[in-house]
Order: sequence, then C-alpha cells, then structure tokens
Amino acid sequence: MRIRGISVRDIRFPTSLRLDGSDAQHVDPDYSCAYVVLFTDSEAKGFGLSFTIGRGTEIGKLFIAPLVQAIRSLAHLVVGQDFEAIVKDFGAFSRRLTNDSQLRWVLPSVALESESSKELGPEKGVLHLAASAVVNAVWDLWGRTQNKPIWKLLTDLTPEELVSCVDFTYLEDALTKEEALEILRSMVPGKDKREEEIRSSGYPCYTTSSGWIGYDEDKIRNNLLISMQAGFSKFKIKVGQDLEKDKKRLRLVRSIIGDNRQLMIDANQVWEVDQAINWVKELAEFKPVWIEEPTSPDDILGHAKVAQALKDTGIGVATGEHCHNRVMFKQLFKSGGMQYCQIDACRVGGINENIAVMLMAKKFGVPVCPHAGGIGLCEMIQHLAIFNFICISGDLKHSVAEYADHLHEHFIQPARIKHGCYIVPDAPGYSVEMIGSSLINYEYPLGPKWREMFDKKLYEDPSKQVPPYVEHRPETRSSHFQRDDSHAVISAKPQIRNVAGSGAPSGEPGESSASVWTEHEAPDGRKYYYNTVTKASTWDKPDEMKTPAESFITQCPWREFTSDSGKTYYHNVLTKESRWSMPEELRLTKEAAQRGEKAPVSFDAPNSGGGGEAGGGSTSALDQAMAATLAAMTGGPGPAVPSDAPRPLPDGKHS
Ligand SMILES: C[C@H](O)[C@@H](O)[C@@H](O)[C@H](O)C(=O)O
Repeated sequence: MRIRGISVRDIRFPTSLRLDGSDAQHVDPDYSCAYVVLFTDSEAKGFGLSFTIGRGTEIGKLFIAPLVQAIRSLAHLVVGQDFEAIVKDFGAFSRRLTNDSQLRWVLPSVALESESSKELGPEKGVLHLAASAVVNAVWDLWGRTQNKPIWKLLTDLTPEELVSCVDFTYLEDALTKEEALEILRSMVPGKDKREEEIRSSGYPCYTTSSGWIGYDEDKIRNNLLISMQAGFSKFKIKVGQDLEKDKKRLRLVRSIIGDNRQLMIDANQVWEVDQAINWVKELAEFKPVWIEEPTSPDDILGHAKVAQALKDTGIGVATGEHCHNRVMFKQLFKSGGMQYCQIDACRVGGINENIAVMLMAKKFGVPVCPHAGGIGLCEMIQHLAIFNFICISGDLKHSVAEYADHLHEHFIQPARIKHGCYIVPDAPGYSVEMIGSSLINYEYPLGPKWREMFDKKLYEDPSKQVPPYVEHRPETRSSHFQRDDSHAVISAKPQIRNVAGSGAPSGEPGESSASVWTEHEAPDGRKYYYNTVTKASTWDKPDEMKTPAESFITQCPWREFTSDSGKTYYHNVLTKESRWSMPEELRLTKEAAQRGEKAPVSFDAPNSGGGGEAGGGSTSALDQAMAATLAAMTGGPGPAVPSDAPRPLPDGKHS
C-alpha cells in the first residue's frame, strides 16, 4: 500500500463567543485545527490533526514559506499603529507581536531571522505541529489497516518494536535504548491483567470545562454541580488574572466540591518565576494538587525553582502542553522542574516522540497526565494514556488524564466518558476522523457556518479585509498598488491566474505574477492543473484560479463529473450518492452564485463516514501545496497527470 496524497484543511470553531477554552493567557480561543487526510492507493485513509486556537492555523498548514505567512499574520498588530507610540514603549510593542493571544499558540518558534523553513525548528513550533499531524495520521492509518484502536495497536507491539519507533537522539544521558527496552520488558508480565482492568474501570480523568477563566461564578457553580452529578471527582480551574479573584473562585470551588475531591490550578504561563511562587503560596490554602504552567514553558530552571519553592506546600508543578520536544522534557525531568508530565498529542512530533517522553517519565518516576484542552485532543490522548498504563507505567493512582467537554459532536468516534473516566475506545485508528458536514460547515473561511457568522458580524470576514501588508511586485510593473486610506494600508489587487499552460506570469497590468498554477490537458481531454513551484498536479481547479462563482459553488457538496461515455453525472461528497440529473441544491447554488448571492443552504450530512473526503473540488490551493510537497519529497517530475480516486457512477460502476 502506498500513500498517494495528503490533504489539509483549516477547520475552526467559534468557541471564543462563549469563552469556552479561555485562560489567563489565551483569553479568546477559537478551537481550530489543521485537519489532515492521507490517501492511499487502496480504500484506506489516515486522519490526523494539529490543534490551534484560531489565527495562525493557516500557518500550521503551510509547508511552504511559513515565514512569509507568519510575518503577514503579524501585520494587523502593526498597521494603523502610531510610530511614536511604538518606539516610546518598544518593549510592550514587541511583546504584542510575540504574544498575540491566538497567534502565540503556533508562532513563537518561527525564527524571524531565518529565510529557510528548515531552520524554523529544530523540532519545535509550526513545523513540529505540522509534522505531528502527519505522523499521527500515519498511525491512524496503521490502526485502521490492523483493525485496532491505536492504544491496542501500541499495546500489541513488542518492546523491540516499540523501541524502534523512538528517536533516541539527544536522550542518551537520560534514557538509553537499552534502558527503554528494560522498562518495556519489565512491564510485559501483567499486561493482559491491566488491559482487563482498564476496560472495566475506564481511564480516570479530570474536567477542565467547569472553570475556564471567562466563566462567571454562576456558570462555574452550575458546571461543577453537573460534572459532580456525572461522576467527576477531579477538577481543574484557571487562575492567574487577579489574585483576589482567584481566591474567591477557589473558595467557591472548594465550597462546592468539598475537601476530598481533587483540585488542580492552571495559570497558562502568565507569571514571572518569583511571582508564581508567591501567588501559588497564597492559593495553597485551597490545596491544589498541582500548579500548571506557572511561567514560560521554555524556562526549565524557572520551573525547577518554582517546584523547589513549593515543595513544602505539597503542590507539584505540571507542564508539557507547550513543551516543544523530548529534549526539553528530558531537562524538565532531570532538573526536578516537573512533577506531572502533561504530554500533548500534537505539540511534539506525534506518537513516536510521545513514547520517548512516556519512557523517560517512567524512569524519573513522574506520572503522565496528558493535556487535552483543545479540539480532538481528548480523542487522541485517551489512547496514549491507556497505552502508557498498560505497557509503561502500570500506575493509575497518580496518573490522570484531562477531559474538556467541547466539540466532540464533530467526531465520528468521539471520546466517551462514564463516571469521570474515559471509556476505552474500540474503533480502529486514532479517533480523530471528523464528520463530513462539520468539515464543510466549519472550514475557514468559506464554510457556510462561518459565512453565517460573518453575515451576523460576529466575526470579521477575512475576504473583506484589505491585507494589512504591502505586496511586493516586480519593479517592471508600476501601477499595481492602490492607496486605501480607509484602512491606512497599501493593498495589492487580487491575484489573477497565469496564462493557461504557459507556466509563466501573464505580465498584464493589474495581474499578479504570483500565481504558480498552470492549466493543462490530459490525453483523455480532461483539464488538470500543475503547480510550477511544487511540481504537483491536480484535477481540481486550485482556489487561486477559480472565479468567485466557482469558489462559491465548491461550498455545495454536489460535484459534477463526466462518465467514460461522456455523460455528465453528479456525486455528493458527503452522502456518497450519485445521480444523473442535476440535484436541486447544486442548481440553486449555481444560480445564486451567478447572481452573486450567499449560499442558499447549509450542508448537513448524516453522521457517517466520509468525513475526511477531500471531495471533488473542495481542496484548496494549500491542500494541493501540501500534496505537492509530499510529491516533491518522493521526487516525482512534473507536470504529471494527477491520479484520482474513482468516483461512483450513478449505476454503481466507477469512473
Ligand atoms: C487555550 C486552551 O483552551 C488552553 O487553555 C487549554 O489547552 C489548557 O491549557 C488546558 O490545560 O486545558
């Protein structure tokens, strides 16, 4: 079986409207992800995602020129600002740039001085998030082909096989391959018993959803009562904005949950080191088990200092969701800066790197308590936690996984909770395949749900925003810039496609020289498109080349195809239905597009398979750039005629 392609989509949910997921640092997160589908030359597919919190997701998607995109993403913080005011308080200005409440989720590791995407790491930031989505999708594919959920796939691997998944580079001074093998071998006896135990008890978790920072006291009270009724006995509450308010919240929380239920607190990196120590000491009376992310996640010595200073209080330091890679984890373990190890499914390079971290945690005697406050994270980390218990730690007493109760309805196999425990998942794979209608509705920014929100002015439509940066044009072209005083920026005209098949910029005044796509004809007469930079070919017209009406029409799940006999037919990428006659939905959409109206329908599909279908013309230019990168990595020359999955004909045959 060969992997033939990869698609990636920018999927976002408007969680900031209700402040779900908010914390002292990330005050308005829109839970989002770069959603990856791997296509193979068989029916099998693999699904993966990397979690983000809104702005910057488009950066996570890019394997090409992320630096350019990253800088553009910062433009809104610069354009419109008064220069004198900037230089007067330069520190505050530079902090705004490095600390945008949403971008910071993905941006900090982009090396702004670097020209090369290879230098964006090493092993951190945007590229690491991107890598983890792909690596996890490969694991998902593996689980599916073996007909096993990932935890079971991992559990059934031998110690030798598991160790071969791990990159031990830079770990030798903390964990050698031999030590890892020893740990895994020592845990082989009893594996079956632990599997049985976890199947019957479930994996214990705490909930974070009761106390996001933006919730008021009534909401916290209600949430706690509901969660307790559902069987939760462990709760995490956000702190760090205001000491007196924190005390008030925690007093309220303790008055509801009592003295015996567990409480964790999370500051999401807002404090200085000494400030963290003093603040947490003030909160010690509420007996939190841990303080999570007290300071910069990169400050290993700072964590060690906080942990040391809090030792007498019995409050441990928890961290990991922003820990870039296994090397940083190693330092946290060795320095004593982490008493609870919060692995994250996406932050490090996927399952493989997380195995290394879990093995180190075992060696240093630190319980693994995976982070899951984000979309799809609960779905994934349940597998890691269960595997860790069965094969590595054998400990359920100190290890607890996070649960955040948002957006599970968008997954085909959502995480399930009973009496405060994850029910062991049984479906093959890594549980992150999303429902087709969710993908269509929430694809940013063209999904119908987003269009509705733009219309209601809940969010600004990015297509209506003039880009707040100056578009560079070749010097030979003089008249490409317009002054738009209302936005106080210089903007460029939209990009216009190249001359078909020429591969060269059109050079017409007003046209962009930036489009890299050219149009070609396959031997059977079908048109296809070639990316002159990435050397990838695709049947689907790239977004950049689409007319506004064509872009609009891709919002409809019905696509038009031609059968071998030359007859036109229609296929629904959500329901998989095919028809000879044009469906009413598509007819209306086409008519509305011609009239320049908004989509007449929102596309709801049955809660069934097909969620990851790239679907006819729904892939974007970025999807294709990703596919292209993969193609480029396998070294294929272009422009090759693209291959394509057969689409079912109405009579059941395949085209
Ligand atoms: C912005 C996010 O919701 C974070 O607040 C969340 O991941 C949090 O750190 C957590 O531990 O769940």
